[in-house]
Amino acid sequence: MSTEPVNVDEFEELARQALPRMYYDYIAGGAEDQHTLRQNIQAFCRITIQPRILVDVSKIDMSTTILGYRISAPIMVAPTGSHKLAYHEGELATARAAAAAKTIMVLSLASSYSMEEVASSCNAIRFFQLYVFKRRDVSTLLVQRAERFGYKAIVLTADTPRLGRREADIKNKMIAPPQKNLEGLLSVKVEVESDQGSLLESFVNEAFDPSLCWKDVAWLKSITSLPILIKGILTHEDAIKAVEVGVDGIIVSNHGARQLDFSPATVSALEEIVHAVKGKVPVLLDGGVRRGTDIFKALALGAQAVLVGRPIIYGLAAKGERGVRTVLEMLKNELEISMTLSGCPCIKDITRSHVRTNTHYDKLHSML
Ligand SMILES: Cc1cc2nc3c(=O)[nH]c(=O)nc-3n(C[C@H](O)[C@H](O)[C@H](O)COP(=O)(O)O)c2cc1C
Ligand SMILES: CCCCCCC(=O)C(=O)O
Repeated sequence: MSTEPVNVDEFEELARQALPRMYYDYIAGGAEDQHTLRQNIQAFCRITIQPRILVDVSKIDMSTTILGYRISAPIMVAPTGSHKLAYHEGELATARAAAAAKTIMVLSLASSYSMEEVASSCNAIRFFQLYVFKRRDVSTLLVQRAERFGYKAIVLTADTPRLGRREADIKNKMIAPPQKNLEGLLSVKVEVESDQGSLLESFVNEAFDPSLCWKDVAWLKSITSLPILIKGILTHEDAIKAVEVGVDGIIVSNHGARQLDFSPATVSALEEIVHAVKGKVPVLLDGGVRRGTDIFKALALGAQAVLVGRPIIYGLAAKGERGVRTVLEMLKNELEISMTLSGCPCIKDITRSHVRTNTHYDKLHSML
């Protein structure tokens, strides 16, 4: 019998076995009771797919375009920090795997390798994810470096005025990993009592700017000519504001359920946001995507693409660059089979009528 993993969950198990407990807990964990963490997955399960038959599906085209960049499938790499915790080649390996999969990698500001090292390691299309520090000059420098080194968009993460309460990290006294992009700019060494919990949390709470607000998008636009996507939108109210302030794209995200517990599962929030945005800017989604069918469902509800976070790190921890390649290939293959069996040869063929959401599902249950 083959021991090769056949799905993302099996990669998670391999990663759990491979990683020190503190790192696995940091990567896999969510905030507080981890209600939203479970819901990110379960909300996908409440959606059914309504297949069409007798459609010519002899050729399936999964390719799509995001901000003008052609990618092989609507599956992007979400920004996640500190890939060296999972594998010594860290983001260099991840970026090569993203390039091989012909997709976009969003590099986290908190990457283990610097944005310059990642840029020179491969020709993947790269976006740069930004946190805004109290030291605005530091954030400005980072944006300028990203622009100079060929990053094609800035992803402003807007859901982290402070770090969510991740109880495993508090218990494990999670370290604050070295921040290559901040070398010579900001120190991650924090002054803490010896019995203090998560050191990462202490650093973030000391350095990030909790006064960041909507008017600051104008500031960001004034320091870069790159398109700006805003990450962390969960309501139609904020989606409308994002369009009003002139962002170029929205990422529906609850930060992998690591920030506010009991915030909505992302796929449950998606449709109201898509309606509010009225096609003015692309809407992407991350959170809980583990199967090709999840991707199909998100696209049917109006997302242009999804991003995957933990599955990439699980691939990296289990099998390095090859693991990330395999995870991306698996998700692409699963999406391909979902499209084939649903009668959707191209991405544009996936429509709202190809899914039913929990309303119908709950009605059915009440009849049983
Ligand atoms: C270990 C880890 C580190 C993360 N680091 C960042 C980060 O540096 N910046 C950011 O915007 N989001 C970060 N995220 C959130 C991801 O971008 C993404 O929203 C989330 O992982 C999606 O959910 P998924 O893991 O279920 O795919 C991180 C998530 C994880 C699991
Ligand atoms: C500059 C250090 C920030 C680390 C935060 C990483 C993150 O977003 C996470 O969810 O963990």
